[in-house]
Amino acid sequence: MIVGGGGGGPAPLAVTLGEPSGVGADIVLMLKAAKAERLPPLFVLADPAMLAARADRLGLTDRIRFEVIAAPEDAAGVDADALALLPLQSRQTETPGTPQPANGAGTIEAIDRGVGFCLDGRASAIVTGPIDKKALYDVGFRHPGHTEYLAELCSRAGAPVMPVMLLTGPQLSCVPVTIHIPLADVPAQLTTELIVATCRITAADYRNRLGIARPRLAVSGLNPHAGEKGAIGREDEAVIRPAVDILKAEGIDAVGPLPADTMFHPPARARYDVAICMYHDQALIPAKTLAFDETVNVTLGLPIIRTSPDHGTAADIAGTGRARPDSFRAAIALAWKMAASEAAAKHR
Ligand SMILES: NC(=O)C1=CN([C@@H]2O[C@H](COP(=O)(O)OP(=O)(O)OC[C@H]3O[C@@H](n4cnc5c(N)ncnc54)[C@H](O)[C@@H]3O)[C@@H](O)[C@H]2O)C=CC1
Ligand SMILES: NCC(=O)COP(=O)(O)O
Repeated sequence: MIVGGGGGGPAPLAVTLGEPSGVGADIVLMLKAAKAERLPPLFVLADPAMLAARADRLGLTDRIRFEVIAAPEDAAGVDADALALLPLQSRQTETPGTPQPANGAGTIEAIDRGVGFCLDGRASAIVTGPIDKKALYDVGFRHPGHTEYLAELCSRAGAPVMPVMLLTGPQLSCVPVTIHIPLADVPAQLTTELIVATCRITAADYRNRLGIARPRLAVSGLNPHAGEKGAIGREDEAVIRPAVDILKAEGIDAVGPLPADTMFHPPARARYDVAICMYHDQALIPAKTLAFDETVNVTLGLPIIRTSPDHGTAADIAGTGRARPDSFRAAIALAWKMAASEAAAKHR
C-alpha cells in the first residue's frame, strides 16, 4: 500500500500514461480502482475520452470517478477516491495493442507539460508510463527515449544536464553508462570521461536524493573477465580502470573494473549499493531478471525527479486487465518518497 502525504506536503505528482495502445492507462486505472490502495497526491495527464474508453473496456467504469482539473494545484481539492485528470489538448484514440500515429502528439504533450510543471514547482515529480519508442520515431520524435528527452527539455529550460539511467529494485540497483545505442557503437562511445561523469552524478544523487551518504559503486568491465588483463580486449584497462582511479582519488567509493559475469550473485551484490554497467543490457538484464515487477527506472542528473516502471508498453496484453501494476506502483511510491525528502531538505 502506498501511503500518501497530507496537506502542506510536496506538490502532487504528474503522471503520464505513455503509449495509449499500451498498458500505462490500464495500470493507472487498476491502481485507482483498488480501493485499498492509497495513492499519494497525483494527477494524470491524459485525454479523458481515451481514458474513459479504457476504463469501460476493463469493466472499471463503476469503480472509478474522474475529476477533471484545470491546473496541477486543483489536484489538492480532488476527493481521495477520485482520479484527478488534467486534459491534454491533443486527442487520443483507444486502440489497445495497435499504436496510432495520430496519438503521438498527445504522448509527447503529456511529457512536455509534466516536465514543465515539475520545473515550475507545480508538480513535485513526473512518473512516466511506457512509450512505444518506434511509434514515436515514426512520427518524428528524435530522441532515443524518455531519459534523453527529459534531459533535453530540462537543458532547454536551464543549464545543460546529463541524464543517467538508474534501475533500482529490492535486490539490485544498476546504471548503464551508455544507454540507447547499438551494441556495436558501445566501445567507441565508452570513454573514461563518460564513466567518470556518470559515476559522479550517480554518487551525488544517491547522496542528495536517495539517502545514501557514501554509496558504494561497483564498476563493471566491458569484455569477458574484465579483459583478462588486456588479453581479451583493451577497454577494461585503457578506459575503465583510469576512470575508477579518478573516482577513488575524488573520494568516491568505487571499485572495478569487475568481471560482469560474477558481480550479480548475492554475495557480490552485498558489497555495493549500485552497479555501474557499460551498456544497456549489461545493466537491465540482471535488474529485470531479479525483480521485473518491482524495479523502478529513475533518471538521475536532472533538476527534476522522474521515475517510471521498468517495463515497456506490453501491447500484447493492453486492455485485457492482465497487466501487473507492481512496478508502476513502486515508481509512484519512489517518486513520492524522493519528493518528500527533497521538500524536507529544503525546510531544514
Ligand atoms: N520507459 C519506457 O518508456 C519504456 C518503453 N519500452 C517500450 O516498450 C515497447 C515494448 O517493449 P518490450 O521489449 O516488448 O518490453 P515489455 O516490457 O513491453 O514486454 C515484455 C514482456 O513482458 C510483459 N509485460 C511487460 N510489462 C508487464 C506488466 N506490467 N504486467 C504483465 N506483463 C508485462 C509483456 O506482456 C511482454 O510479454 C517498446 O516499444 C519499447 O521501446 C520499453 C521499456 C521502457
Ligand atoms: N529499457 C529501458 C528503457 O527503455 C527506458 O527508456 P526511457 O525511460 O528512457 O524511455
